[in-house]
Amino acid sequence: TQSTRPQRLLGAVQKNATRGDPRSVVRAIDHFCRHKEWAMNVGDEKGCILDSVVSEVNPAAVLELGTYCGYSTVRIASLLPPHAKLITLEFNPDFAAIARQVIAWAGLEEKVQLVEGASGDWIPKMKEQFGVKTFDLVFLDHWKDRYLPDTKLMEECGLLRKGSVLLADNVICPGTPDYLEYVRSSPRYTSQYFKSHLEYTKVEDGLEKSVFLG
Ligand SMILES: Cn1cnc(CNC(=O)c2cc(-c3ccc(F)cc3)cc(O)c2O)c1
Ligand SMILES: [Mg+2]
Repeated sequence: TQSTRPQRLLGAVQKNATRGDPRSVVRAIDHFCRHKEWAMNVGDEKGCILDSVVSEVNPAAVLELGTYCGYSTVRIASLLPPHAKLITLEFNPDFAAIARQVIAWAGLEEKVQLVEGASGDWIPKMKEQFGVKTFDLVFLDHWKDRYLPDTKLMEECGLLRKGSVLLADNVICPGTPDYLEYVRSSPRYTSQYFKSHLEYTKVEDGLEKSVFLG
């Protein structure tokens, strides 16, 4: 039977990356997506911006919305201080199954909790289920029409504190116009746009970094 793109991406990791070496996993995925098959990972160009924001925030608690194959999960988790935790939500069980294996290949299982299901269902349960107080960093990379409702939900559930950083992928392509309008016009956020390109292409895209002001 035919393999799926995520399965072929995992195969490229297992063939070309070194177990326990997150940077070699990132490199293997980027090579596969640039030279074999495009896939919707944040990619190497926007990934460097992601890395710099993670390093600057030095978060103890991270939430990622949209795991896909675990590329950004591995990028973020490889930069976390000891005892820091990353919770990543993925709706699609097939993507989640691949992501678990990519995260394991990188040797980052201890730092990552992958949760399968809808963000709208899980966000209200974060505190009771995972003992989370607030998130220091949230990486939004799931369905683009969920960025705004899920941000409002995180506010309502008290998951953001003064200084929490939201970093959103794809604010230009595919685009998240309602989310951008909200974080750029709301007095409760200070927002900054990092111009870049859609992963592995010359098409414009970018990341929006928004600091919650409480
Ligand atoms: C099915 N599904 C499960 N998770 C998701 C959420 N992610 C996206 O939709 C997504 C899409 C694109 C993209 C796709 C086609 C195109 F022509 C241009 C851009 C890029 C990204 O970086 C993304 O994160 C979708
Ligand atoms: Mg994306």
